[in-house]
Amino acid sequence: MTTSNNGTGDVDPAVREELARLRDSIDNIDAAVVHMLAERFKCTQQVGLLKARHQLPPADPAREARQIARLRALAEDAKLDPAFAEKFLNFIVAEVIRHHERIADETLNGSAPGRN
Ligand SMILES: C=C(O[C@@H]1C=C(C(=O)O)C=C[C@H]1O)C(=O)O
Repeated sequence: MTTSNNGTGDVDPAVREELARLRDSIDNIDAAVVHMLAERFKCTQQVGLLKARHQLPPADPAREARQIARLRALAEDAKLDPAFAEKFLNFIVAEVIRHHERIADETLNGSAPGRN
């Protein structure tokens, strides 16, 4: 294996540059992910209010099943691990449902400061 790390802590400047270039792209992508998630949560907060006002349940497992099937297919096309895509969606949806439960509770009982 070739390496530009000679064990003295010196790294080839060309390697440093390549690493910095790739990390710049990673930072841009991370920023985009944060902005997209913020927009998604703005939408789901609206859904939570709508559900609370009309006494609809916080979670919709049938909708989630359709989203998972769709995202798994998109992930496969994009050469992303579909199991990872599913885990990622489930992680986000769990947080959304927690928000919806809180909105429903606040709508029924009034807001209670200090609670999560
Ligand atoms: C946002 C909704 O509420 C929940 C959250 C979902 C999501 O974050 O995509 C999907 C289904 C529901 O369990 C919805 O019903 O559309």
